Amino acid sequence: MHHPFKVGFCFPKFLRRDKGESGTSHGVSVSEILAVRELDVDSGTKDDGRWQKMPQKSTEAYPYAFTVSYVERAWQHRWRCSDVTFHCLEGALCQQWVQTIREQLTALTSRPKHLLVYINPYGGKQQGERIYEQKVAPLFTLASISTHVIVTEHANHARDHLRTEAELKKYDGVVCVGGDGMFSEMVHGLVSRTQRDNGVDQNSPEEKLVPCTLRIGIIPAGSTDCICYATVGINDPVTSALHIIVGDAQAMDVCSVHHNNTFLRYSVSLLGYGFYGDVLADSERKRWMGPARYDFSGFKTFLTHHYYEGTVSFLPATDILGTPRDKTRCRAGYHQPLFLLPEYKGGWRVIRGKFLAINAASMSCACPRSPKGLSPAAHLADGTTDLILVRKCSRFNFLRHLLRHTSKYDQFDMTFVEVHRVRRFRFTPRYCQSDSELDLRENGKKLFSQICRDHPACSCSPAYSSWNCDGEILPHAAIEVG
Ligand SMILES: CCCCCCCCCCCCC/C=C/[C@@H](O)[C@H](COP(=O)(O)O)NC(=O)CCCCC
Ligand SMILES: Nc1ncnc2c1ncn2[C@@H]1O[C@H](COP(=O)(O)OP(=O)(O)O)[C@@H](O)[C@H]1O
Ligand SMILES: [Ca+2]
Repeated sequence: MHHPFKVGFCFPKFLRRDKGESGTSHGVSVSEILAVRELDVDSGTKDDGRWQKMPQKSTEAYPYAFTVSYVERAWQHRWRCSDVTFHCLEGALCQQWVQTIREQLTALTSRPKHLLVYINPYGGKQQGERIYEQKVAPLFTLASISTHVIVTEHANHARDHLRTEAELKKYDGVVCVGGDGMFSEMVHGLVSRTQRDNGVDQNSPEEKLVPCTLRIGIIPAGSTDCICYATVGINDPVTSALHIIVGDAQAMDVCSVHHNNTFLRYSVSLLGYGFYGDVLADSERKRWMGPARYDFSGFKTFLTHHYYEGTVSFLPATDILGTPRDKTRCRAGYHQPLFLLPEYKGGWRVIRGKFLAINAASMSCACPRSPKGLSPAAHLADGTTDLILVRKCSRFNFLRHLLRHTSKYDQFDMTFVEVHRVRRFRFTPRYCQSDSELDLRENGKKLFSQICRDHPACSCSPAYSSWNCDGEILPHAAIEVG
């Protein structure tokens, strides 16, 4: 009894036996094979030492076998590792198949062979090390990927190591085990090093960044994991590990944030002032709560209902097709191509007002709390960011707006919300922030400005919020982003 099994090509002389089934046909492309190993049928062991139970009849009739591990697409963007074992009569044929598959795998040049892994043991539910050891490391071993693992000892350990010490030539990629803050650390390390090596002055807002050549893989082990969710479609460590093994890659936009011609930070997902800045600032003081801190601080910030006055100036992205109101979604493997229009036209636009939130989403910012994200149609690598302005409105209306992030209804279709796809933007708070005020805020003190003391009717809205920059606090209110 022979059963065909396609692995980009066919296995004509083999009996397939996985989970006791036989007689089904199955197709797997070579690009989704993780590993192949020969089985020692007589001794009942595989070459990796694991036991395999085979029906007596099959082992007698088909004494040679090998196992192929491959990516199985499960539900909701989830990937799993599956095994299928083939038996045949001739040892030479069996070996030929194993060798051919190995050769095909070696020819896949986009796959990493050596990885540098950083684990944040402090993020999320503090499970980074366990997640890596139990769910990710065995898959890397299976795929013959060698790793150098560093468990970080303090904040910015990974950033500084990547920027100055790491011997990057030895690796095909770096892996981040943590949340958005950890990913941001690694982006800072790699992007800064690349700019330094290429003589780019980070302090100049006009300078174009030189792209990094090394890829960063994300194993989600944080609190929101929005960068992972928005690129992969799910925050699942096994799925992420499998994407890394098969060499998937997705470019993403990196914005630089400046204040008075001084570089502050890079951002790849959310820059949020007002609501998301305040949620983050409050939640950092409640880290002991774990990821639930965001629910607590989100509710508290919603009740405080602070608005902030200022001016937003932006350069609309008029030279692309597509708008933030499109119905398309953009993730790895689902990238809507954008076409540059021949002519660039349009100048800076200026909007003044009182805002509950100013959000700039360089990707959808989808996460388990909001599977469609802050800006569902934002593209991952088109050089633009979606600027969402939520003007002062009633608590009830703001709640309606927030809740729409969790349903099929359009969160932008509200009179107090506007959204623009932009290339650059600036925010200037109405009241200037002095250096001493900035120092105070950097030390974590909440500042109620002069204006509140002078105008009791303002219900003591503080004059400044802070920016939430990929989950890290930026105390400067006035920023320039490009
Ligand atoms: C009252 C109903 C509220 C429903 C709100 C739903 C809106 C949720 C949109 C969430 C957007 C999240 C954007 C992601 C930001 C992350 O970068 C950041 C840090 O992530 P991590 O380092 O993994 O912790 N997370 C946040 O800023 C948390 C925002 C939570 C807001 C409730
Ligand atoms: N070993 C460490 N000890 C303390 N903080 C760390 C360590 N490693 C990284 N960090 C910092 O932890 C913060 C939170 O990390 P992150 O991975 O974003 O988790 P979370 O999603 O829970 O916020 C980041 O600011 C990062 O710089
Ligand atoms: Ca974080």
